[in-house]
Amino acid sequence: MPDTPTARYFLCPGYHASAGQVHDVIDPATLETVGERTEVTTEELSSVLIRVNEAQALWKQVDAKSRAKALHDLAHRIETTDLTDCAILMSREMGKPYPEAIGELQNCAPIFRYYAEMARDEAGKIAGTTQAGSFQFAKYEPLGVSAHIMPFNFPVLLMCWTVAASLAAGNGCVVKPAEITTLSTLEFMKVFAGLPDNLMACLPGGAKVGKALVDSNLTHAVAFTGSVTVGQAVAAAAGARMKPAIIEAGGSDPMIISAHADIDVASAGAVTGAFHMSGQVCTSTERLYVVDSVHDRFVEAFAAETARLRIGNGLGKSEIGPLSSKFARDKVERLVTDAVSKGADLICGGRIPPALDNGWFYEPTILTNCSADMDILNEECFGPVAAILRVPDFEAAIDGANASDFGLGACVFTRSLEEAHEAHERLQSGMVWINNPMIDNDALPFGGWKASGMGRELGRQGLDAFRRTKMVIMDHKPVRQEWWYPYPDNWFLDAGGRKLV
Ligand SMILES: NC(=O)c1ccc[n+]([C@@H]2O[C@H](COP(=O)([O-])OP(=O)(O)OC[C@H]3O[C@@H](n4cnc5c(N)ncnc54)[C@H](O)[C@@H]3O)[C@@H](O)[C@H]2O)c1
Ligand SMILES: C[N+](C)(C)CC=O
Repeated sequence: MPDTPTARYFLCPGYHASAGQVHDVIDPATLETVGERTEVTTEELSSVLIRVNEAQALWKQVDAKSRAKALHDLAHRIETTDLTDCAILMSREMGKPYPEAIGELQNCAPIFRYYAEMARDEAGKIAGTTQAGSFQFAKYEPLGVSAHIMPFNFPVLLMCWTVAASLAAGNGCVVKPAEITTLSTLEFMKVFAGLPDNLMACLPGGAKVGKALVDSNLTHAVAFTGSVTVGQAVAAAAGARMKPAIIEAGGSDPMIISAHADIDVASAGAVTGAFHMSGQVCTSTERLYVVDSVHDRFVEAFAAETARLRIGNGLGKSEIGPLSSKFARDKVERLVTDAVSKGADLICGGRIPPALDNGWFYEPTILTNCSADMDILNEECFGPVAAILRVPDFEAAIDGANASDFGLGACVFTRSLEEAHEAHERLQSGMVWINNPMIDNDALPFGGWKASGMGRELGRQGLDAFRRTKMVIMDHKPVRQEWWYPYPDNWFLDAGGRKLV
């Protein structure tokens, strides 16, 4: 068990907060105090941003090969540092089962290696054309300092996704963790200690600090991940300053179970989709459209798979930890109550587990007979609830899946090639999974349509988000420019529109 963490914030190579509001961090499984977190003051925030800008001015001049080496070294530090304390803190702060916290940390190093190589490869490339006597090209330049405003659910991995790309592009980075996961983020920060001094900072705080980072003239790009409402506010504030912003917002992902699905595979996939991390994954399955002919068979298999899940403290033997806060659990309870009051049938769950009423737990819940008028079909639930709708056929399932303001991911279970292609052509979402939900790939763009966000993380687009292009036209020899003036006389008209000559 890590020492009880104390209030501090981190600026490479090690800089601790002198002042600021202090808050208790509460374990959602036990309601015990895990430690304290400090909010940076406005003065500290400005002073840190000045330092990161100064460090970035040097970093952007580092050649691509050396920059790539620094990122590979960082990946090596992640691979060889004992991050057990970080995983334990993550589990205690937000309830994530410990094995999943370890899994999250293990996925961080590869992203630094991926962007180290991509940025190095691109350094030798020129976009554009060359013409005789004139060298015409576009080049990439870093943006400056990027602000990374993070959610609680994958506090370290999602930070690495955008920090790796931003550092590779030549920027400095300032991370603002979610309030709930401040301590695990700070614990992870030690892996950045090998980077140039002050290039990377972590500034804990809440909405006030996040807003200050977006508004500051000392930040030049924003990577936000979080809810739709906050994402809209961040996008508006960044837009008002013409500051590039990636917005990765919430979702309400649909899953379609076709008449051609392998029901055994689909039921296991639905358990992962709906209940992994207690339904607190951005791409959690929330709405299931099940074709009539397989509906009852699927519901039975899905309920049987769900019964295997163990609920409890993330540091014990459990697959289902608590929700992150009372606020989150209250929302889940409200959505389930609303659905049942409008005619949904409770197949399992739908309550606080009686033996675990001293934390923010909620049982994995399956609802059938759901309909579009229920709040759970129209809001992000972000809890362990699967809302099932019976549909006559595959077409109706796609229509239902698309009838949402959200468009993050969508999953389809089918063994029909025709249906698989129809699904990826028609589904209105940034990601489509066929027979395998919630998979991501460092090399492929991640992000949502509609209210679920704008911009992309990962892949080449994830790097482009942190750099700007500059067109350069460079003639070999100085040439006096006379191709347009003075105009020839026969180009002029009189006031009546007649040729003068
Ligand atoms: N699309 C994705 O890739 C993705 C990934 C993970 C989580 N999410 C979404 O994140 C949400 C859960 O995370 P959360 O509860 O931490 O989200 P949240 O929106 O409550 O908070 C996200 C971050 O924004 C900060 N913040 C709050 N108000 C702000 C303001 N006015 N200006 C700037 N920053 C502000 C918070 O302090 C926090 O760091 C869910 O909706 C989930 O779907 C999306
Ligand atoms: C994409 N993923 C699963 C890592 C994080 C979404 O919340």
